[in-house]
This record gives sequence, structure tokens and C-alpha cells, in this order.
Amino acid sequence: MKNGNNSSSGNSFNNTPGRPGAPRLPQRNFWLIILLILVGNYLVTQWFLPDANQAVPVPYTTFKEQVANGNVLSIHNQGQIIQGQFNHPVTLPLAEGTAQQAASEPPRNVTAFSTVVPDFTDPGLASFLANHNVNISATPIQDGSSSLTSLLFGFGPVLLIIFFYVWLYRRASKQAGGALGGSMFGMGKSKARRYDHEQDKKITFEDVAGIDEAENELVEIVDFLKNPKKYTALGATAPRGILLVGAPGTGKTLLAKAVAGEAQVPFFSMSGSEFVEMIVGVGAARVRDLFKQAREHAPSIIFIDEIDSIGRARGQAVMGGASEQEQTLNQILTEMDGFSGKEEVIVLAATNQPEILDKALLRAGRFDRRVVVNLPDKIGREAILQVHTRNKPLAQDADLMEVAATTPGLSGADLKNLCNEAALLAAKRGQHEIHLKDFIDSLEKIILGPERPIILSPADRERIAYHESGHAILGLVVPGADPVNRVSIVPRGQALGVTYQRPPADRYNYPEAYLRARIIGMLGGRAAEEIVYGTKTTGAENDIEQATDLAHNMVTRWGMSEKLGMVKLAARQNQYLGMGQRQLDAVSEQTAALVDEEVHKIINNSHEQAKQLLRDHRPQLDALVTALLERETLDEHEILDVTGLPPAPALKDLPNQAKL
Ligand SMILES: Nc1ncnc2c1ncn2[C@@H]1O[C@H](COP(=O)(O)OP(=O)(O)OP(=O)(O)O)[C@@H](O)[C@H]1O
Ligand SMILES: [Zn+2]
Repeated sequence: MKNGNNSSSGNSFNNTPGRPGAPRLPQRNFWLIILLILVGNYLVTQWFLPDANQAVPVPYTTFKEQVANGNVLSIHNQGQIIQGQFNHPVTLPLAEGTAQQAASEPPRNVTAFSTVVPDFTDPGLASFLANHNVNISATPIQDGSSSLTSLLFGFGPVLLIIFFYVWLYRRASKQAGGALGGSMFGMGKSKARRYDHEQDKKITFEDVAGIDEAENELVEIVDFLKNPKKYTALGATAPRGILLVGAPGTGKTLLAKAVAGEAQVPFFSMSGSEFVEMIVGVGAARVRDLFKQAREHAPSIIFIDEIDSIGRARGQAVMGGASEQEQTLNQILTEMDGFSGKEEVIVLAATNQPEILDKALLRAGRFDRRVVVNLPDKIGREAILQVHTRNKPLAQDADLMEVAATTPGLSGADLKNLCNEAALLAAKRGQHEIHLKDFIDSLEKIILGPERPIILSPADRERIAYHESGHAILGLVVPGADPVNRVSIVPRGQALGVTYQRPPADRYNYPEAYLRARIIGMLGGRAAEEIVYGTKTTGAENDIEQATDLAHNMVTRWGMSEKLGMVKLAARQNQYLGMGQRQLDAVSEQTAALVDEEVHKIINNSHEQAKQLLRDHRPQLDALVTALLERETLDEHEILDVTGLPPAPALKDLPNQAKL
């Protein structure tokens, strides 16, 4: 039971292509290949080093006998093992060998032998050998092979496995469209993706709409990249870093790409969040590599998305990632300081939380320019819709201005998604063109989620109808309330029903009376349930939350409480990430209690007013419920028709587009 006031949907529908994750090793043949390598290695070793096995083991006593006979030419010894050569081949097994031996082995002539010195030491052995002219040496056991081959085969398996990994990595990173040559393991490699205007479909300012202010500020950058001499001749230094600041999905990445596309220079992009998961030291190496690549291809553009995830003020980083993040950040600062001023590399970075960035990043010569990318206004939304319907067949009635008017708070990414959803819906409905209705129905789906096929009992349906009608009636009778566009009792996403209200024009400044009207409207759902049934349900949770946040902001941020006056009590945390309740500043317990009291007062008053207004308009409420139970969804005209009420009177002093 959502009161779908012009809440911007916080989602960003990010369809940016080419955001591959880390290269993934192919899983299927992995173990098979390892196995083959090991087997191959074993066979090769066996082939080249057969000598090692040619020494025939002989009993220690036989060995001593042969020494005594003067038949041992030389030995070499390692630990307890003695290997050596006889002067004359000895036929084994010896005649006096055991019966067993004779039975199991055919007789053969042996020159190379080996034997094991028994555990109990044989003190006289050294002199005994010397006396019989045995050549004693300490050469390595595998005498037959050269030291080079033994080295090679000793390390063979290790080398093969290393080469195999390098090969795998190369293959994987090639699949990911990344790494261009460089260090052996590619660890310190930036996974920067390069978009060249020839390769990629070129993105230009044509593709960017509705954010003209931001665009205009970047035109200068494009000109600099195109004609650097024009600027350097006058002794002007290149702009280094530009921070794009704006809510998710407002087109920051798109703008950066468009700058590169317009200037026809290579574009290197990477996301700050990629650094977070890294092993210590790797992040900094990647930054170095990223800047190196960009310098080599200058003039060029580096784009660092989500810079807040590395650029967070040092020392306040989240546990664990801190030191790595600091190193990465320091490296960025070092690289930017290293620009000589003649280098035509421009660094663009995007964030939606500029206030948490390390101050060092914003110093002169670094990201000293800030371009704010706002949510588009109505005209802007129409322009963006036009961009994204360029290749889509629109029906006569598909008035994009009308769609733009219905979508306050939506970002460029949301609008792109809306166009796509509308096209999908039109196709599903078997049409050849996209109609206005397809846009409107898709919008509902985007804001509230897809329809949910749940079966409600008649009693539940009626209660939901009363709840939504409560919101709707108040939207008609409270002065200054936003016009009610739509009421529906079709369950969608989290909501069991919806009342959709939108302001007649984009608002930038909210009068107190408007905020109070909104709170009354938000509480209308519960109020209707109470006056009709006298009982409460959980269905008002979302309404209560929104109303409380709004009241809290009125008291703590906007100075709208008589008792507390114009004192800022809660931090203005993030203007780009919605309007939730703010953390209270450190205030005395007394003040905190007062804040609660004032918030309660606003809510309770509004609740009482909501109930009273609904009692006064009970016949209209009942009429709307009857119609809703029958038709499920009513649009603006039907609502006015059924209730016989005029649209809510405007607040006299409501400044519509006034920007203060
Ligand atoms: N002003 C705009 N004009 C045209 N298309 C837009 C605009 N803004 C966003 N879009 C569309 O939305 C997509 C996503 O936007 P983009 O990734 O540039 O947003 P962003 O601000 O970088 O978001 P995030 O902060 O989530 O990274 C773009 O690829 C583009 O198709
Ligand atoms: Zn509600």
C-alpha cells in the first residue's frame, strides 16, 4: 500500500556494456590439462634419464667382496647410498646368491651398481676402499646426465606449470577484452578497458540529453583535447581532473565517453570498486599502469568511476581495506602531480558522494573542477526519451512530453529502461507501434515492480481499496496536494495497492504547507481503515516511515518547528542519494527529546486532520471504493468522475519552479 508520490526510484538501471569482472579461469578442462602435463613430464623425464635406473642394487656384502677382489673402479656416495662401477662386469645373481634370487631374476652382467650402507657404521670402510684403489668421489648421483639437463628436468614440472598458468591468464584476460602485454602475471596491470572511437560505436554529445549544463562545461575539455596548441601557446595549462558529481544513472559515465568520442581520443576506464578487493600493493600498481597506458596514447581520457570507493578520506576507511585503499589513492595523487602540464591526459572521475572524498583529491592540480550532473527536469526528460526512442516506432498518441511530465525524479538510466520496457510491452501486446499506454503501464512496473499474481480475500481487497481511496480522496481535498493520477488495487512488488500522485511541474523548493499536505495524504490510508473498520493493519508501514522521515526533516533541517527554531540539528549527508532520515547531530538529550516531541506533534496533528477530512467526505470515499473493487485501476479523469470532486485547490503562494 504505497503512496506513490513523486518518489524517485532509487534504482539505477545500469546497462552499460563492457563491464567484465576479473578474468575467469576456464573450469572444465582445467584438471584434465594439469593431469596431461604431469603425465607428459613424467614420460619425458623417464626418456632422457634412463641411466638413473640402470644401477643394479647389490647386497652390501657383495659390494665388499668385489672391493676385496679389486673389481671396484669407482664409487660415489650420498648419505647411505653408494653407487659405483665394477672393473669387470659381474654376473648377477652370483652363484652363491640365495635360491630365491636365482629363481626370480634371470642372470645378467652388471657394471653399474648401487648398494646401501647398513645403519651400523662400518668404521674401516674408508681405509678399506683406499687400500683397494677405489676411486671415491662426491659427484652427483645421476652421473650419466649433464648438469644442464638434470637442472632442466629437476625444474621441468615447475616450469611447465608456470607456463601453463601464464598461458591461462593470457587467454582469460584476452577473453575479458583486457590487458595489453606487460608484466608476467599481469597482476599490476590495470584492467582498464579502452574504448576507441573506431572500434566502439562512437558515443557523442548527440547521445547525451537533458543535462545541458554539465555538457556545456565539458565542451571546453573537448576543444582542449582537439586543439591543445591553441591553449598551450597562450601558456594555459591543461585541466587535469574533473569530478562529475551526481545521482546514480544521471549519465556521468555516458558524459565521459561522449567527451572521448567527440574529441576522438582513446578512453581508458576503470571503476574504483575494482580496487577494493585487491591484494595489498596491486591497486597502486594498476593505477601506475593505467596512467602509463593513457600517457602512451595521449591525448586520451582516463575515467575513474565510483572514485569514492578509493577516494574516501584517509583514516576513515572501513576496516581491512584501509591501507590498500590509501596506497591506491596515494598513487593516483602521485600520478596526477606527475603530469607535466603539457601532457594531454585528462582524468574524469565520477561519484555520488562528493562529501566523503579525501580533501587531497580536490586540491588544485587534481580534481579541482567539479561538474554537477543533475537529475533531468521535464524538458530534459523529454529530450532523453527522444534519444532512447530514436530507433523505436512511436504511435501518434505517444506524446513524449506527457511521459516526461509523469516521470519526475527519474534519472537518464531509468528513462532508458522505461523506453525499453515500453517497447517490450508493445511487442508483447502484439502492436507494431509503441503507444502512450505502454509507457504509462511500464512506468508503474518500473516504480512499483511487476504485477504480483496473488489472490486476496474479498475482505482484504475491500480494506486495500479503502486504504488507497483514503490517500486519493485526501489528494483531492487537501489544498496544495499533488494531483492524483492513478489509483490501483493490483498488487505489485511490495505494494498491495498504489495511489500515484505527481506534481504538475518539477519542484525545487517545497513550502511548508505543501509538506504538511503531503504528510496528511500519506497518513490517509491508515486513517480510512480506522474510520471504516475501527481497527489497524500492518499495511501502513511504508506510509508511516515516509511521513516520519518528512516530519523529522522539517524539524531538524528546515527549521519548521516553532519550539526548536532555525537550528540545524541533523547533518545534510547526501543530497544525491534520496531523502531518508538523517542522523541527528550531537545534541543534548533534552534537545533530542524535544525533536521527538515535535515530530510526534506534526504526525499526530496530520493524522487527526486526515481522519476528520475523510469523515467529512465519506460518501465520496465509499463511491471510489466501489469503483475500485469493480475496475481495479482508475486514472485521473475516472477518479474525478466517480467522486464528483474537483482537483485539489492550489496553494496560493506555491512557487512552482522557483529555485532559491
Ligand atoms: N542524460 C542522458 N541522456 C541519454 N541517456 C542517458 C542519460 N543519462 C543516462 N542515460 C542512459 O543511462 C545509461 C546509464 O547511465 P550512466 O552509466 O552513464 O550513469 P552514471 O551516472 O554513470 O551512473 P552510475 O553512477 O550508476 O555509474 C547510459 O548508458 C545511457 O544510455
Ligand atoms: Zn498507503
